[in-house]
This record gives sequence, C-alpha cells and structure tokens, in this order.
Amino acid sequence: MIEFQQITKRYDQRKEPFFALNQVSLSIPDGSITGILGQSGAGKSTLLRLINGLVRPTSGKVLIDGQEIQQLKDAQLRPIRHQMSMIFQHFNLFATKTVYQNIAIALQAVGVPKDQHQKRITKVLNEVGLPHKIDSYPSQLSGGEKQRVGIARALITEPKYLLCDEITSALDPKSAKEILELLRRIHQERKLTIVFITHQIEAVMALCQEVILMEEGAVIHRSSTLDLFLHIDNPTTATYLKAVIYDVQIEHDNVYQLIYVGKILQEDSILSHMIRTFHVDVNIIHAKVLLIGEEHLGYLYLQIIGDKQSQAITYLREQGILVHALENQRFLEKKS
Ligand SMILES: Nc1ncnc2c1ncn2[C@@H]1O[C@H](COP(=O)(O)OP(=O)(O)OP(=O)(O)O)[C@@H](O)[C@H]1O
Repeated sequence: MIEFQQITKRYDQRKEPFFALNQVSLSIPDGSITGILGQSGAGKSTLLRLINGLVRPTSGKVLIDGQEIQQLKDAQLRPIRHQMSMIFQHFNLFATKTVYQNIAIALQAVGVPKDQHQKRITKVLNEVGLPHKIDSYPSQLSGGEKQRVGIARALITEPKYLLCDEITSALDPKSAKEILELLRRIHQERKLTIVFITHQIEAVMALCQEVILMEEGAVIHRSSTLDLFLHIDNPTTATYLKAVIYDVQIEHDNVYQLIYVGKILQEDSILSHMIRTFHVDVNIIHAKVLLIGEEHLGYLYLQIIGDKQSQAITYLREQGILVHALENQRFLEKKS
C-alpha cells in the first residue's frame, strides 16, 4: 500500500516559497487503479515522484508497504524502488537503441543475467502486442507503439506498482484508447497497483476505479470514479462533468436531471409506466450515456408536465433514479 501522511512539498527556487503540495494525506490500496486528476500545475507529478523517491517531501511521510521511505538508506530503498516502474508521457526511449535494447536496460538495472534477456523480452513484447518490432528503432514506431515499448520496459521487471505519468496525453484518441485497454488487461492479468496521473477525465473514466482530484497542491475530492459523476460536490467536479456530458442550457420550466446507473431506462419501461400512470407529458431535452469502466451511467434531461408531476418524480426516485429539479437559466438571467 502507498500512503501519504500530511505531505507538504515546498520549492524555494522562486522569489517566494511555493507549495506544490500542501498537507496531502491519502492512501492507495494494493491492486487498485487510482487516477490522480487535475489541471496543469495541480501537483500530480510531484505526488507521483514522491512515491519512488525522485522527489523528497519538505514535511510529512511517504510509506510504502508500511515503510517510511525517507528514513531508508540507499541500500534499503533499492528493493522498494525495484518494485516500481514508471511510464512517461513522451516515452523516454533511447533513440539510438532498438526496442530490444531499450527494454534490456531495465533488466540490466535490476541485475538480471544476460542469458535470460531474450526469453523475457520476447514474452513481454507478446504481452503488449509488439513481437514483430523487437529490432526496430523508436523512430520507426508510431506514438502508440512507442508507448507499448514504454509499458513493456516497465513490466519487464515485474513491478508491484506501475506509475503512469500522463501516458495517453501525447497520443491520438484511437491510440490512447488502445493503451488504456492494454493497461486494463495487464491489470487484470498481473494484479498490480496502477497510479495513473492525467488531466483527461475521459482516461479516468475508461481506466480508473478510484479517482483523486487535485487542485493547487491539495486533494479536493476522492471517491470511486462512478461516485465522482453521481455526487457533484464542488465547482471543479462540475466542470469535468460538463466536459463530457455537454453544458445543457435549461430554457424551460419543469426540467429535471435524471441520473441512473446501469441500463435501467433502456431495458425497463420505467418512463412509459410513469407517463401512463401519472398522465404526464414528457419532452426529452438531452440524453447521454457514459461508460465508466464497464458500468453505464445515464444522464437524461426531461421536461415533465402534468398535475401529478410530483408523484411521477417520487415514482422515479423509488426506481433508484437520482432526480434533480433544474432552474430555467433564461428566467434566472432575466431576474439577475
Ligand atoms: N523543481 C521545481 N522547482 C520549482 N517549482 C516546481 C518544481 N517542480 C514543480 N514545480 C512547480 O510545482 C507545481 C506543481 O507541479 P507538478 O509538475 O507536480 O504539477 P502537475 O499537476 O503534474 O502539472 P503538469 O501536468 O503540468 O505536469 C507547478 O506550479 C510547478 O511549476
């Protein structure tokens, strides 16, 4: 398990001391895929580099499997570092070395004898779908292929922790999706712990079970990724949500936002039952289904009109649907 206890990181290079992290406490359980989401400068990379000791905290403790890493001597820290691998946004491959040689460097670093290299490298390249590129140079690979090599190099030492630093940010959407699918498969097969930092909410939705939202060096939200979308509790979360569901302008009265988990509105006849039973009229203003991991999360904006409107809403809530009444924004603008 990775634990941060009241971590502060201050940089003194500027005119005034600058806090990249301020009193951050959190834990990342073994076997999880945790997304650390935040805008540029939020402190994500600093947090990631504290895990493998590349950055030292100004105050507070970083514990890996219960061991406080700042207290350890180099020789004690080495085996812990060997349990960790990092994957980078810009791949960090040596341009003058082949794919084989790039991966072999990681094996040499942990002292694996040379006669074992060929077998292990061939195996890991099969795992990432690149066996045919073993003798290619980075310049002969696409961005997605380079990142697969980065992943292969990270996996070759069989780490317990995989630290991913914006690894899809430099890729086109199709390659990014493939890399996220690959990571999901690797996680299922190898049961390792993945810490995934990103500014892309879509990547968190596709990959991460848990999400930690950072802003200006602090953790402002932590929940399952599904809960991030179910319970919008601050303006930053709302902004991320708007990026994926579209900023709906409400220009009518009696409009409700319905949020539901699973395919209930597609498979059950909840809406038609509501319309028939309570004699209400319904206009669909906007509808969107998000895929979060393998779970469907539906957003439906409905205008519901009729004398039994409130009973209809109660019925929807009884079916497990979150229902929020929305204000007519045009009306609000006129008022203000
Ligand atoms: N070595 C350093 N010296 C001074 N300031 C630093 C140093 N490293 C990071 N910072 C500052 O700390 C803040 C947090 O940086 P960090 O790289 O952790 O953020 P981030 O969320 O990963 O952003 P990005 O996605 O842009 O990398 C930034 O304002 C950055 O300028």
